[in-house]
Amino acid sequence: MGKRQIPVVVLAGFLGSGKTTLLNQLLRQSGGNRIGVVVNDFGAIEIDAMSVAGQVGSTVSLGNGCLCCAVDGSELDAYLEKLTRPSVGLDVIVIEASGLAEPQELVRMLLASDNPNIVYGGLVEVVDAAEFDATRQQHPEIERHLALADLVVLNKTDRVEADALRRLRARVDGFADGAAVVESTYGRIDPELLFDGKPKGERFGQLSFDDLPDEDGLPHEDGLHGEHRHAHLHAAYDSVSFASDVALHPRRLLDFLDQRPEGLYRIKGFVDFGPYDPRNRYTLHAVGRFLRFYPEPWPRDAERGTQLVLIGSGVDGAALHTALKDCRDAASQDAGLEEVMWGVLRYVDERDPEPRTGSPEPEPAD
Ligand SMILES: Nc1nc2c(ncn2[C@@H]2O[C@H](COP(=O)(O)OP(=O)(O)OP(=O)(O)O)[C@@H](O)[C@H]2O)c(=O)[nH]1
Repeated sequence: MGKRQIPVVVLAGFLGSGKTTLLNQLLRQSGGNRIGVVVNDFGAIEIDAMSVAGQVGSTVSLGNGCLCCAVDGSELDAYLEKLTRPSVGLDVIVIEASGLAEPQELVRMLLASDNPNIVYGGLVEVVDAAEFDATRQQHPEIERHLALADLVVLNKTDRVEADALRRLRARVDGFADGAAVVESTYGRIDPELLFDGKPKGERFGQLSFDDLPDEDGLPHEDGLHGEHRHAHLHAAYDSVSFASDVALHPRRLLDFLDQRPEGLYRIKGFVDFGPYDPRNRYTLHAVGRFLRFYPEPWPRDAERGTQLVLIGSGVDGAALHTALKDCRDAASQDAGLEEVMWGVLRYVDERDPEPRTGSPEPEPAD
């Protein structure tokens, strides 16, 4: 089996926007996910909620015995190294970026990190809806932060009248430049926006095309942890599951990804490119505008196939599903053409040590 990479999410937002509230909310709603949290000021984080959510306090000791520790950039790699040890078993790591000059510095450090166990999980910017104009006056850089964000949480919507909220939302959408925007009160967003959830096998079962609805039918929505969801979260986003036993054509998939709609915040899963690279499966992580493929040799007993989950707000699930179906390539007319994979390989991390197309077969293991 290849290694499992843990998404590292950067949580940013100006003073008092609701970052701590959101973190506490996530910890309470973790649904069995083990969350590592790195914050600057741990006084406000509910340690009880954290140990219930992750039970990590006893597993890794960082100075004060829990995961919330002050960090600066130079400490980050050391913390990540400890947090990503397999024995800790985290599903996601959230780093609160306040106190650091600019969230993009942290994002850059994460993207540059040579820790093979992490994958950048996106920049989440929390915005205080009631204070937006005041914040903008004091901190014009909020516009830049919004433009960089992969997910914007427009928080404290309870403090703004409906009409004003609509207008504000339109402006924030504009600044966010295509990133998904979700509205919240007290940081209540769906944890699924940040977490990868259960191991893939458990989540998907053995879905095949036969299990999926017809062209005209509705896609599977909310199929992952439906019972755990709260009614108020449903409106905020849609999720679409896609599975195929037929390999996908690399170029068609790339075209689909290049044109993915605004608001499609997250894509995760793995892709079978069939004859274009029979050895490897390609784990796919898209967060906002961030996109990476991580090739790894197919596990020996794994069934070949593609399994993807797409999450977004205000997206047309049925259209996405149809577009993915159109990426299937039963005839494989371009099979053997090496350049067909080039587009995909542009999104493979150079530091990734795993074998790719053309690399030698991994040693057979007994
Ligand atoms: N009315 C209202 N208050 C909220 C909401 N979310 C958070 N708050 C309150 O806003 C205050 C600030 O929230 P925090 O979560 O501490 O904000 P923060 O971004 O962590 O703040 P700093 O750590 O100071 O940057 C707290 O009193 C929260 O209870 C909301 O949706 N509505």
